[in-house]
Amino acid sequence: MNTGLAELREKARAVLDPVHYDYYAGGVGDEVVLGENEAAFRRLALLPRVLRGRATRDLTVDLPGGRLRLPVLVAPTAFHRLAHPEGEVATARAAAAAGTVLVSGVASTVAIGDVVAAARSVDATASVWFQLYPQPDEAVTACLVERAERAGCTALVVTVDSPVFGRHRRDAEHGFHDLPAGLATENMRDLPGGVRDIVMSPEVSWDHLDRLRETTSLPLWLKGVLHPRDAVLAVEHGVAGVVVSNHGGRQSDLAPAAVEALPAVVDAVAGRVPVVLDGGVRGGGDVAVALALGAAAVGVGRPVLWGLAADGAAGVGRVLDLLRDEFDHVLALCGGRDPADLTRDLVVTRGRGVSARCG
Ligand SMILES: Cc1cc2nc3c(=O)[nH]c(=O)nc-3n(C[C@H](O)[C@H](O)[C@H](O)COP(=O)(O)O)c2cc1C
Ligand SMILES: CC(C)CC(=O)C(=O)O
Repeated sequence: MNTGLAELREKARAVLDPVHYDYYAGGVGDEVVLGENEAAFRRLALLPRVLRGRATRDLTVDLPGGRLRLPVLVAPTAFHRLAHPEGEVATARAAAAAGTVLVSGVASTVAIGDVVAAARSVDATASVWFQLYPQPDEAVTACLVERAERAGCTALVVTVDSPVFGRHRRDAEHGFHDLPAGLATENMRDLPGGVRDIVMSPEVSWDHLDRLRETTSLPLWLKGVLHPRDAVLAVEHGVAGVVVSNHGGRQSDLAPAAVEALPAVVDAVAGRVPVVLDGGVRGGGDVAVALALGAAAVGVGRPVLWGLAADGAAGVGRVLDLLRDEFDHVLALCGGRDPADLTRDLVVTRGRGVSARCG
């Protein structure tokens, strides 16, 4: 892990209520996938290419829903006001200042309109995407989508890896089920039928996705895809992009590490839509490996929460700066001029030697 990120994590651990630290840090079950997401990156290496570099590198990536000045976006995570009193407002400001996208969660502790306003107060062109879980009551989903559109969000991220809630042992041990007094999921107010809670339903289907897509003209990303066949179905159902993710090891503890699932999804999608990866990205080298395996960008979840807890917007800014700086350095070391120079032939598995057929 990048040492700066490790320091921020330790600062976050020191300042956070241990119950809230464990909510952020923990995973499902025995936390096998949680560990594997990071470990899988350490099993991969990048072959440098020589004599083809450039003094300054262009890190820009264009995605449906916004331009990123670095190929790292802020993955949706719930309850930022547990980390810092400003919550998602601080995260939004930092992401906008860094020139990247905040994917703001439906389970945010600041209403989406205020999140977008915070981002735009820093950069009038900032892009904020809205993440939601498709609700079995489609009137609720439609209302959330409409709120996101009205707020000025430029894409929707539909999370589909949660047919049921993940069982987080640390939360169970602490008895952590509810937000403390004074905090609420602000997007979940005044919804049809008086609904107040996010519902996970195993009956949500591709039909729900099709109907959701009909309610909006925003680009729609599908988050939580691991099976290549689902990636193909996603493209057939008209998504603008796919996020390869195991929810940071918080849903199935039998899932593969996110980076291990990435190449097959990239191959299945075959360039028809961009693929973003999240899970276990802890340094610029991980960003480079993911891009070399075909991701257009990566998402970071927990490191942003550590930065937020440690130092509010400045801490989130530090996380994004560290990742940008380290990614740029690794790109230079690989003889890369821009992210497109990171290709799959550069990636080797440690301990297995290098194929003479590389490239
Ligand atoms: C505390 C926490 C809350 C999360 N909440 C959500 C959420 O509300 N919606 C969602 O789609 N993903 C959620 N995720 C998953 C992240 O979007 C992302 O997939 C994951 O954090 C990436 O792994 P990383 O933390 O190793 O970077 C959450 C993750 C964490 C750690
Ligand atoms: C269920 C949500 C409220 C948050 C979430 O996705 C998570 O904690 O992983």
